[in-house]
Amino acid sequence: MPVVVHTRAELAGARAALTGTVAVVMTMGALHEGHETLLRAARDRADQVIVTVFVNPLQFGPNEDFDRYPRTLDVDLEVCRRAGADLVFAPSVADMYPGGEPAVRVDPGPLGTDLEGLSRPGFFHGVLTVVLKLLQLTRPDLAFFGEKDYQQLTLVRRMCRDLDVPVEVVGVPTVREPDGLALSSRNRYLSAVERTVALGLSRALRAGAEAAEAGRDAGAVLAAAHASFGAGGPGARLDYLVLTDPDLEPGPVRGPARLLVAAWVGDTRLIDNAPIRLDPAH
Ligand SMILES: Nc1ncnc2c1ncn2[C@@H]1O[C@H](COP(=O)(O)OP(=O)(O)OP(=O)(O)O)[C@@H](O)[C@H]1O
Ligand SMILES: CC(C)(CO)[C@@H](O)C(=O)[O-]
Ligand code: BAL
Repeated sequence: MPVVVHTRAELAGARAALTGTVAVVMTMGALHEGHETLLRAARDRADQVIVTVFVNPLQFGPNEDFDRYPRTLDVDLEVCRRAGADLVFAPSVADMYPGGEPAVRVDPGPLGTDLEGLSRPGFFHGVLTVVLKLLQLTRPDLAFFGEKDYQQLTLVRRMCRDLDVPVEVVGVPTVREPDGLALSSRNRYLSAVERTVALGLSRALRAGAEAAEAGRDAGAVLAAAHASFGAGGPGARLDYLVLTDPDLEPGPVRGPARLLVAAWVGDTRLIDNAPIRLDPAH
């Protein structure tokens, strides 16, 4: 079993006892195979693996699901044990924010108010603030993040580069159900009917990728993705479906690109994305 600590004082003691290279995998708990894949990737690269389990209130809007977010620490610890984690840090809100809500937060820059940031104001200020705090507390050599949350991964990389945080950020490809649905803790909110409707996201990405492989231009790729998203009938409300530069930089897209989608399925907001290779001739 990994060592489990709940306070920053306990963490400091347990961290000091770790030797060799250290990796961190940050999570909000409710662990699934996507998280487990991150843990195994970390296990492969580092001598010691720290997992953090913290539902961060700072990144939830007032009408979001902070209260109902699943909290399953006992099951999570079993997943951590199975995947070979060495240390689990599962702090309380009071321990992470002893002075209450922090007045000083990381500014994610212009990308922080686009896409996810447009629908979830303040989201990336909250994410980057807690990620930076957890990096300071765990002092890892490597930090693993899933490509499922592609904008988050991009912004964490950018924060570490722009603020000289001495850590290697490693992205891990999205783990999916056999039918294509990206694993996500929020999938457990879906009813059986909604679970089928949710396939519209990955179907759209697949259609876009196929159109790109067939040599279609960006407009046709997006049109194919839109048509496929809508083909599942009513039940999902599209938030955005965009084709962008792989670093999420503004401007024209050519060659390697990223297709990103977000949609509401009933009361549940889901996101997904996939790499796309456009014919550079377009
Ligand atoms: N399907 C997945 N494949 C790869 N990585 C994933 C997957 N799902 C989550 N992760 C990664 O696990 C880390 C912790 O994510 P988190 O605990 O928020 O899980 P989640 O499933 O994304 O939850 P939510 O449904 O709340 O968005 C993040 O780096 C996230 O990108
Ligand atoms: C990175 C993170 C753990 C910060 O709370 C969260 O946004 C997540 O689980 O992706
Ligand atoms: N999985 C990213 C964190 C969030 O959606 O709140």
